[in-house]
Amino acid sequence: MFSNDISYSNQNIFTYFFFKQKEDNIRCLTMFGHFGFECLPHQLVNRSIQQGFSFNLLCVGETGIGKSTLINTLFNTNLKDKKSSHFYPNVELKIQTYDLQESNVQLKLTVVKTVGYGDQINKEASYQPIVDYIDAQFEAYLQEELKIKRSFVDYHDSRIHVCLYFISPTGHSLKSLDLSTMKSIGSKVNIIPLIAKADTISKNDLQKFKCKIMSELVSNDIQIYQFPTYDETTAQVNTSMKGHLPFAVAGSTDEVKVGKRMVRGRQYPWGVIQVENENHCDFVKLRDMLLCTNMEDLKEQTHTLHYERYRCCKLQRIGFTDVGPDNQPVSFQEIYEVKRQEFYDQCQREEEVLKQKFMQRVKEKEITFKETEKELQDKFEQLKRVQQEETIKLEEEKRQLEEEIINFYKMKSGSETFQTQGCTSIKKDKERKK
Ligand SMILES: Nc1nc2c(ncn2[C@@H]2O[C@H](COP(=O)(O)OP(=O)(O)OP(=O)(O)O)[C@@H](O)[C@H]2O)c(=O)[nH]1
Repeated sequence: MFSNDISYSNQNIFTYFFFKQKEDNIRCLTMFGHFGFECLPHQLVNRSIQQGFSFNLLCVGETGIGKSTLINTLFNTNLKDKKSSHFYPNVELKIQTYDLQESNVQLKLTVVKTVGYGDQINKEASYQPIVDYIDAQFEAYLQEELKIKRSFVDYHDSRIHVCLYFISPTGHSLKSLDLSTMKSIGSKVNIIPLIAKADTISKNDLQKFKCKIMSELVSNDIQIYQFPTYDETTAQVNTSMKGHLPFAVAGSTDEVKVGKRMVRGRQYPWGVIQVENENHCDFVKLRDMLLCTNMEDLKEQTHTLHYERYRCCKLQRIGFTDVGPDNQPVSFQEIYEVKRQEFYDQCQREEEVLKQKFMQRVKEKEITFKETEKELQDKFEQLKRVQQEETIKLEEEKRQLEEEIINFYKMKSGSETFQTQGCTSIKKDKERKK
């Protein structure tokens, strides 16, 4: 194996072989750079730069609290975004993905922002859309993992790597909405709490407010992101940063003149708040922690801690387990067979229940039909009786009418005979008188 510490005389020998190999058209090693497996980190760096990076950021905070301004300040850009209204009936999420580039590093940044957060009268379920969104991204990743043909190369992993939680600079305490939301999402995402618009609160009040927030987080058992201390290169800075939480940030993309320099800041009648001045706010601390020091850890924690928890719960809920009741390992095949049998049994049971229900309904219908049939039959019989009675009555009336007609004709012929006899006698009387 070659070493980089090569003495000058050795170098001459190598230079000779270098030109000799070139003459013989043999591939030759250069004297500069690295040899052997010490090159591994460079391979990783090169590959990462080629592939680019992705980072998914969730901003939770009230409308107009400064979410977009802070993101623009963090990434030194102007991500176009419309202002939200205060009249949304429910909390919603706005998702936007941007392709950013800094020197030769490409970053696919996804920003998920709450819309209408804190604007409703009833804020009880305000956290639910946020929880649902985080879970949906875990579920999408799990589904991709469970596929037979997985394509993680072009899969856009949308799991949230960090949640910047914007606390209103009230100087008082956390609101119940802050507590309920952070409690619900603390076990699903890396939360970094921020005091927004920190330029609107005095230095003394800010310090007291920070202490109050931290004690409230602890007493309410709320998990926030712990800066890692296992890596000795970052342990010291991460440990010292813990003491500054929650970061009090101010955002601005405006350039303001301070002395002879142009700085990013907010101009007030009494002076300038310099966003990147550590004496003015914690913006630089946040940027260092988020982008320079812990971005990879945030992604790792998302995968190994939060996603793993989701995956574990989900698979257990479906019925998968690593060990059986006897504490012996169970194979995937066994679980599958058991589940298949359970499913088959359940189908049989449900089929049986359905059959019973069907039979019951058929019986009920039969009874109803029979009852209806009997009712119809009775009705028919009754109508038949009525009709017979009517017929008899009509027959009787007909008979009576015929009798009356006969009598009438009899009477008519009698009266005609009488009339003829009367006329004859009158004629005879007249003739006799003559
Ligand atoms: N004083 C002060 N004002 C700020 C700060 N950051 C943003 N603002 C102002 O607050 C207003 C709202 O800022 P945005 O960044 O649009 O807030 P947002 O939370 O993204 O707003 P929506 O997306 O509409 O919910 C703007 O007028 C900003 O100039 C800050 O750090 N300090």
